Amino acid sequence: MSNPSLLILAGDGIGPEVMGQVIRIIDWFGDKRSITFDVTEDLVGGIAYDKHGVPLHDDTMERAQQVDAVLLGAVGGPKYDDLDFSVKPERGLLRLRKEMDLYANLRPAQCFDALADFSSLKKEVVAGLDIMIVRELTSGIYFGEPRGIFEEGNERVGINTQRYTESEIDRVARSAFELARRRGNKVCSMEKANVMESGILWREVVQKVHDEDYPDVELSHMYADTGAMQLCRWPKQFDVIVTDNLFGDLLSDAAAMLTGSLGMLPSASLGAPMANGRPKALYEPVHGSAPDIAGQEKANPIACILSFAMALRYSFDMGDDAKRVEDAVEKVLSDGVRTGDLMQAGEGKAVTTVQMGNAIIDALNTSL
Ligand SMILES: NC(=O)c1ccc[n+]([C@@H]2O[C@H](COP(=O)([O-])OP(=O)(O)OC[C@H]3O[C@@H](n4cnc5c(N)ncnc54)[C@H](O)[C@@H]3O)[C@@H](O)[C@H]2O)c1
Ligand SMILES: CC(C)[C@H](C(=O)O)[C@@H](O)C(=O)O
Ligand SMILES: [Mg+2]
Repeated sequence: MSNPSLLILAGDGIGPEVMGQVIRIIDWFGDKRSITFDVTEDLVGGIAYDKHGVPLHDDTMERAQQVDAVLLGAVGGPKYDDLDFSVKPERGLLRLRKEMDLYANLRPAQCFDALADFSSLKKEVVAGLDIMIVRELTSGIYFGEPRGIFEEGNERVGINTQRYTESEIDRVARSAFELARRRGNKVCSMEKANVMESGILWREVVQKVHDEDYPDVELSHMYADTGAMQLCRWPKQFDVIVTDNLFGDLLSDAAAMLTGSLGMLPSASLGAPMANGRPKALYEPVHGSAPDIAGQEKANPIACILSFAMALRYSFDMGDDAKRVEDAVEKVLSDGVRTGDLMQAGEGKAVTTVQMGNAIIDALNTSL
């Protein structure tokens, strides 16, 4: 059988810095575990625009469709803020998600014990937290038509459309219920059925999927604004949260802070199974290109490294090796190794991105 294939799109800002540490871990698997990945690298985002005039070249899109999994760093940055909307770096990422039809975006928020003191919430609120946000990723207001900025009378109007079909809601709900069965067996679905028709349909379809095929899973519904409040008040009440594209974007950034830093949160974006049985898949940290710290060796590579661990688990059925990487991260955090985002001002000395990578590789070595 051929080696598993990976397409690496490191992107912009801190993307290449954090992805550099993932590449070292991929090499570690080849050297120490004789698990070799066929890796190709390509461009996405602003760096692709600089070279090709578009944030994702068609050839790159085609490669992404062919590999077993795509690993992405981050896209965007102030240099590209004034570009035409159609070629902004973020459009490259959105094209990948849409054309690969990666409808289920898994965003786990787990609070490592060693960081429970560091969260902006009280320790007892976050210690032991382990929730999974399933964000619908290929529809909703991000892609709905009509959209645009139009003339209307003597002024302009900006329009985006929230749109969900029953089948789009059905498939992401199934992903959430399947995940819940392998975790705490609870799903909370979040929408705004009190003000949006798309929310009413969302609630109905999730309930129907539940009643017909997942009656054993505990299901609750919550308005998304209440959900945001409850995530801050008592996040441990949740197991799996399933929600739409925009609410999922907001709620997952909020959940990130429960874990201490946006630099900690990985994600997997999964679609339908390919001919080889593996799902279409893209793995990326939840954070962006962090222009404020890019190029300074300060970025925390853990979100990107944990995204690779998700690839091992969800694309390559290597749950034990995924756990090996997660345990290595846990160990370095308990040893007190911290990038700047995991420290209060004036609290000891932060390690660099590469030093954090070194510590994780040392921990991997001791796991053998
Ligand atoms: N998936 C993606 O590629 C993605 C996601 C979000 C934002 N973006 C883009 O990134 C650019 C910057 O956006 P933003 O500033 O709103 O969000 P951001 O996530 O880039 O940064 C928010 C804050 O978190 C910090 N941070 C983020 N990741 C970190 C890490 N790994 N280690 C340490 N600190 C980290 C940053 O320094 C910054 O202070 C924008 O162009 C935005 O569109 C891209
Ligand atoms: C960069 C942007 C397109 C993206 C989104 O809004 O989905 C980001 O915020 C994310 O959370 O992945
Ligand atoms: Mg976001």
